Amino acid sequence: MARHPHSISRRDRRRFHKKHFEKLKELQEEAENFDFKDHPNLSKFSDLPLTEEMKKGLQESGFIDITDIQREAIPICLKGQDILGAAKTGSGKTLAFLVPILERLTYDKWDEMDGVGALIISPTRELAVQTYEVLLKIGKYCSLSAGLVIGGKDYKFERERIGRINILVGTPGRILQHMDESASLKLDNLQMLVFDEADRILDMGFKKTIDSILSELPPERQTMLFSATQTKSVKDLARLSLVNPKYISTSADNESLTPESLDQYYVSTELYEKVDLLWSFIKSHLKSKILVFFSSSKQVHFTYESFRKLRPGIQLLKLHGRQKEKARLETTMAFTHASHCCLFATDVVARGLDFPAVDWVIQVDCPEDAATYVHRVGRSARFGRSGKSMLMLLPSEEEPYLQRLSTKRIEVKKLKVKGSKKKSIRSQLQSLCFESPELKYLGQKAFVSYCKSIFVQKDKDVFDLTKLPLQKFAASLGLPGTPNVKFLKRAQKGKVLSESELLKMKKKKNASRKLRLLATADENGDIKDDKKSRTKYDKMFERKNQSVLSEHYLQMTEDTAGKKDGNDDDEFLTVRRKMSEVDDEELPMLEYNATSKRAIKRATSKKLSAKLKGKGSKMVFDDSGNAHPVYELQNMKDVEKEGPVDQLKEKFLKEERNKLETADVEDKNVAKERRAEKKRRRKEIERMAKEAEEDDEVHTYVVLGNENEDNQASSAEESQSGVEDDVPDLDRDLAIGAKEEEELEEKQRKRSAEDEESEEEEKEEAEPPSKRARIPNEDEEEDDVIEMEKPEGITDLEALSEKLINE
Ligand SMILES: Nc1ncnc2c1ncn2[C@@H]1O[C@H](COP(=O)(O)OP(=O)(O)OP(=O)(O)O)[C@@H](O)[C@H]1O
Repeated sequence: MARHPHSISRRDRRRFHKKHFEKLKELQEEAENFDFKDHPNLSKFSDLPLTEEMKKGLQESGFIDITDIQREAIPICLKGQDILGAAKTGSGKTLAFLVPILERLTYDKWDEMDGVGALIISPTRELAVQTYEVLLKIGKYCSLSAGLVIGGKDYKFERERIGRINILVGTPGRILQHMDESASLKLDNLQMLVFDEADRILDMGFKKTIDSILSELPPERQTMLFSATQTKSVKDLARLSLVNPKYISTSADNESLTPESLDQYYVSTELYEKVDLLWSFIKSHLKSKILVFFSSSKQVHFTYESFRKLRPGIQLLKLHGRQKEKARLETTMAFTHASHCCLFATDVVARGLDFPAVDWVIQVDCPEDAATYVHRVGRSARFGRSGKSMLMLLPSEEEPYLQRLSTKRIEVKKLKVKGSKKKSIRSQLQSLCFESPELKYLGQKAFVSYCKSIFVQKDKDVFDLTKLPLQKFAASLGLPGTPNVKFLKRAQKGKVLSESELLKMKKKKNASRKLRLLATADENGDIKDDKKSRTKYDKMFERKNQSVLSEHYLQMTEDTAGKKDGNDDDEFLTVRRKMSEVDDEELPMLEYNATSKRAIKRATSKKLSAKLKGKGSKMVFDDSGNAHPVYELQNMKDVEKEGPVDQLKEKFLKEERNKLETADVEDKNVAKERRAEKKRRRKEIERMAKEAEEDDEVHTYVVLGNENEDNQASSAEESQSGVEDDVPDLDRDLAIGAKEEEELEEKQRKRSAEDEESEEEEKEEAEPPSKRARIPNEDEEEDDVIEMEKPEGITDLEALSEKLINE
């Protein structure tokens, strides 16, 4: 029987496998004995003992030449040693750990039955996505699967697939959640653990989560730490139980941590001139790609909204941790692909993100330490490209902060801003805040947030709230007065926050609103304190600064007070019936034959018409709401006709008893239903809260390259038999099997339908059904800046969950 040209015999397959494994073994041995010092001319990836699949993946991704950190780190990582890798921003650390991960798992013939072989932990969702994308690109031809866990949008889908992942990339919170809840996640075989931006992950904010993750990982594993500002803290290293870690640093001890191709400047400016300075800078750099850092999301929000209204002539974007997942990823994409654009951001993009060709990094607020400075400016001048940075320093910050930088060998040149280039936008901001209470409110929030960011700093030589000209600063934002800063008195007394207070604040800031609410809920999901009954509307009415109300609120009050009455101010808080809501046809017809003014007056006068109508009869209402005449006494003779009185009495009592019994059963059913409903709501709230927890994460799952060795065997056979080398590509390999593909598609269809639905819901929540206030980008915000638009209280959450349940 003629054999199909593509089919191969079992013997051939075995022979191929044997050959393939022997080759892998040889490569592994070669890698274990490889020392880059013995290869002074090593300049390309192809000079390393890497598998063909790896070399092909790297080449197709455009990675030909090897960078210093890659040359030094890859051979050591391939040997399975623990490593602390430090190299400047943009020098290629990502490949330094991804290449050895793929190679080592390939040597070990890792497959889906082995569980997770490598875990990569990133501090932010954006960085995790970026790392995952590079992994997919270079691992295109490797027989491994990879997964990304950065959010809870499709947690169920994620949980179903996670058992088959070999390389897992994610953020700490989500990884821990899967460790706790996904039974199929196998980590007991873990070979490699990577902390990207290690110093950030190991700092206070992630401490508990990381400790919990570590406690469940096998101790005999390879641990790799990478960052431009590497941790050398003995405490940190002990926590990770590193074994004789190799410290690899590509810069000399006396060398700066910032790239040589970066021109670094600073300007000395008063706090109240910063907004004008930023505006003037943007206006004179309309053909640049600019990344602007602020210390809080509220400042980002205010600056974005106000500058947008002033139309600077360049695309503006904003990115901060309080935006929703989707908005964050969209902004990241938009900024990545833009050539002229200005992104206002917080430190959520300070680390690791590889935006191509950023011309300028502007730091409006002084970063908390030199490490943060290094990472922020490192978003420009990446991989040898040129770039510039500008730091705004207050006169009080100038000397001490420059000193902090110089201890890290960071030199920044002073820039003088030309007077002719300076433009003040104060009066525009003032009129914008006057016209838009919403913007004024954002401005107040931004003001307080900035003050708070200074107050919480430990380094009081640099950051001193009491030295700041707050009144002038408020005026520079267009605010009519200086907002009240609660902690100012504390600062004036020279009090600083203790470590535990700082930790508490960080935790509170990181925890989602839903989780915070849930923390006060009882076992029924009810909030214990009196906030329980306060909805977003209640909160709006309770605001102390009632003069700063949102458009939405104003519209609401307009609606209730009757819109154009001519004396809006007087009517501002008067709740009146909204006449437009009453249908004219529902109004009772006034019956009168009005020909004269007197007749009309008589007909419309309440008193007179009551007189004319005559008296009505008095009625009483029973428990069921039925009206009866006041007295219903029957004539005794009529009663006797119906039968003996005793029997009638008995009959009446029986009927009433029956009624009571029926009512009792109904009541019990209602109570039962309510309990069940409450339970359902609680479960729904818990689920939603969990999804929102720490890193609101999405998941992606994909198989890298060849699904199994049989594929390799057949592709080898095909190439031997002269058939075009049909190397499996990523798309094809996603097709794990026809059935699975169908399942996957079905899931994806469902997911996108759900996403659309939830988007609709968010819209509905954000906008009241009657009149929709136009509040800028409210659908992105979880922030209480626009609190009236979000599900904030348990009441709102319950309403939302009820909606979800009903649908
Ligand atoms: N060998 C290489 N050849 C060509 N380009 C490379 C190479 N290695 C890295 N790159 C590119 O250099 C850029 C920076 O790489 P990467 O993001 O890994 O830097 P990093 O050191 O991790 O920076 P950071 O400290 O900011 O996280 C990326 O655009 C990447 O594609």
